Amino acid sequence: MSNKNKSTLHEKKGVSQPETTSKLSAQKIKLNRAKKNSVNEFVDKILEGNITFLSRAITLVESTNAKHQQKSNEILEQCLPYANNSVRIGITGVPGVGKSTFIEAYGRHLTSKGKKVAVLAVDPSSSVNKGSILGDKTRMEQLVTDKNAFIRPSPSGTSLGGVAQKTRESIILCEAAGFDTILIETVGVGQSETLVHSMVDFFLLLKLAGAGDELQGIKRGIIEMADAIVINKADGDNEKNTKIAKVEFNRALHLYPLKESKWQPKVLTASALKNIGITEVDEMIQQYFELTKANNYFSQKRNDQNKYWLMSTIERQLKDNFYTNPKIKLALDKEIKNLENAKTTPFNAAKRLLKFD
Ligand SMILES: Nc1nc2c(ncn2[C@@H]2O[C@H](COP(=O)(O)OP(=O)(O)OP(=O)(O)O)[C@@H](O)[C@H]2O)c(=O)[nH]1
Repeated sequence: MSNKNKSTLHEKKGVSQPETTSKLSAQKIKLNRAKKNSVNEFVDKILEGNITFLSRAITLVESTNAKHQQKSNEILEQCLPYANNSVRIGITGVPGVGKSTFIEAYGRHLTSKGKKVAVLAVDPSSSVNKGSILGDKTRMEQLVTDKNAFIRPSPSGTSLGGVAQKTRESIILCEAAGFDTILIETVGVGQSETLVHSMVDFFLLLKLAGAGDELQGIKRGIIEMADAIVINKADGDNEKNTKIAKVEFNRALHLYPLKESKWQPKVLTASALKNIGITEVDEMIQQYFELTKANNYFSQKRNDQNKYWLMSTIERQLKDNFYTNPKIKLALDKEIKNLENAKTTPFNAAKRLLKFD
């Protein structure tokens, strides 16, 4: 924590000569700017739970500017010791399943219990269209005005891996700012679920009841990752179908061996729109945390996730460095020509390129 160096300029306010005054105000502006920009100031404010500074720090995290990245790295390192006191919940499901409506209902349930909830997103399309999920915050009308909630749309990035890294770093900042429950929304349409799964403690899959075809089109991988399936829109005419779907999903989940967490994934039904079943979902999630904290799986999983992110960041960085090196680009073009002319094998070409400096 920084020692806030309160300016003594106020004490000198009585100075009357214009030259000295302008010198002083220039000094004051400089001092203010330095203060505004200082890493310690950021850290102090974040730890106080100041949302403006939290948002600004996340903006630094998301920036591609090298100076901003340097600063955000320093802020992150200082915030890290204060950042482990939360639960991280991933929420996925196909577009239209009701993720935003569910997060609004669940988030409000949590804040009514005195929790502080941060909502982040990982959106595979955000590198293309600057973020869509959570982009429109008005979809969470009530949560967005809740003083115990913080909603941040998906960062945009050059790759999904980059977006995921930024989200992971934002989680740390939110936790340091006192948010004890982090909800991470992602669209259930591709690799993003795997990435979100590797940054959360609990992974929730939202589903809709279909007409007898519950298990069709469901990716085996997602079912395997899910700690719970919540069948949403269990209201009105849909209620009967929901009951059938629940039996089907339960059967499907029981086909998998018991997870390392020793948690048997559950199937619940809810209506996010009508606020039905949300308490039950919360109770189930709390049971999961009780179990996995007692059997140490919770901390073991976080350690494993850290290792995974270390390795995947190294891989990504090595790859980026390699392919953006202009000398390597030239050598690569040459080797491709050699391949086309049958002058070398892919393996020998790769060996030469990897030794290239
Ligand atoms: N009947 C009913 N409708 C719901 C329920 N939950 C959400 N909806 C409606 O379903 C539509 C989609 O809801 P969203 O919350 O925007 O769904 P989403 O999964 O966030 O959608 P994307 O942002 O496109 O991924 C909206 O019209 C909601 O009002 C529910 O429990 N019951």
